[in-house]
Amino acid sequence: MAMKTHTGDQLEVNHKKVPSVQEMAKKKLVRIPSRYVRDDQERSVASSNREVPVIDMQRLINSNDHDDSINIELQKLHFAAKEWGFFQLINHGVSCSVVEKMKHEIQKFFDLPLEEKKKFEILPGDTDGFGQHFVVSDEQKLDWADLFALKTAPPYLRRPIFSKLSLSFRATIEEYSEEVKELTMKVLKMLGKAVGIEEEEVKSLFEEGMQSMRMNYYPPCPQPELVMGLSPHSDASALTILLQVNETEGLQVRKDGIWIPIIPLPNAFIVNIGDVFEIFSNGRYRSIEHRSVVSSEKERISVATFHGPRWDGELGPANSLVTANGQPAFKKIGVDEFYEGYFNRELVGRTYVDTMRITSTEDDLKNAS
Ligand SMILES: O=C(O)CCC(=O)C(=O)O
Ligand SMILES: [Fe+2]
Repeated sequence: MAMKTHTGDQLEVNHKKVPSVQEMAKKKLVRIPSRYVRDDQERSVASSNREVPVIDMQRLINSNDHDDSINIELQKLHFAAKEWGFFQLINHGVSCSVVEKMKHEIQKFFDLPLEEKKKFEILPGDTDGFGQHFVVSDEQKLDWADLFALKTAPPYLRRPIFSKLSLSFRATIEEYSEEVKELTMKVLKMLGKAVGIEEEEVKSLFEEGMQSMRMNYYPPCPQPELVMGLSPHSDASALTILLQVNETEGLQVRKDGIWIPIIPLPNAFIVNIGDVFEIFSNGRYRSIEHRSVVSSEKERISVATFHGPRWDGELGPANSLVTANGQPAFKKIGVDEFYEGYFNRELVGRTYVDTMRITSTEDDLKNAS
């Protein structure tokens, strides 16, 4: 069945017209348009109660202060990063009031009429703004979601869209951005410590690192079992801090080939290792595939805060690891080049990080020279 959409409901992404899914969902369709039907997706999920590890930030910091030789929480973090690439972080120290304000402002933004949100539409060649990402052809399947993406730090990376936001939204994003950045740096240093990377090296690549946010809005869908809220992917960040904005669940991570739903703990963040940290850790820590599914009744909202390396940096396995462990498993690449490659493709699992891998043939050539 061909979908008839009023052109006013269309968003422009990379010179292509795509509908606002939120507006489409309001039309109470009986059958969803074929561009959203994902018969390529494995639907079964783990029935056992396997759960991602839970890390207590307070314990991690306290035991670090005492410099315990057997730091239990650090060992838990190492296990989580190596085996899962995902964990829930409790006692994270980001103030409750900022988190609540952020939730409120995001909900308010998506509740705006479409004409208002269109003022923030993503411009061609950009990734900041309201719309969708990773649309590269008129034929590809689309996700059942709209998003609002912003580069938040360092401030020179902010796009003009940022200053068009309401004062209260801007102030809240700034507060949240700062607190989350502080937390992210603490976690990155701990991960470095757990895997054997010197703190100075972590600081020099990430202290001035890029932070961006992706607010995801997944409307209810009359046929949720046919669509994907967000296609399976790994994040291009070093570390992602995900906040579940409302009650509806939907995040799943792929562990040993099986999709496992994540049930967010109250007042926790869901944290994951991204491609950049997989490369930086020389493959010791893994950036794991995840996706989100949608509900038939309720909307779902989340916000992912991505922390990456500095824009003018060079990305590759940490020197402290390569000198201690031998061969680098990934190439070195300019950070700008790495991100340009990421956004100019369809979102398909972990394939991007694998293009950075040094293959055995390249290895042989290097050894021979
Ligand atoms: O909505 C979610 O739970 C996942 C979001 C996500 O993976 C992302 O924005 O990269
Ligand atoms: Fe993600």
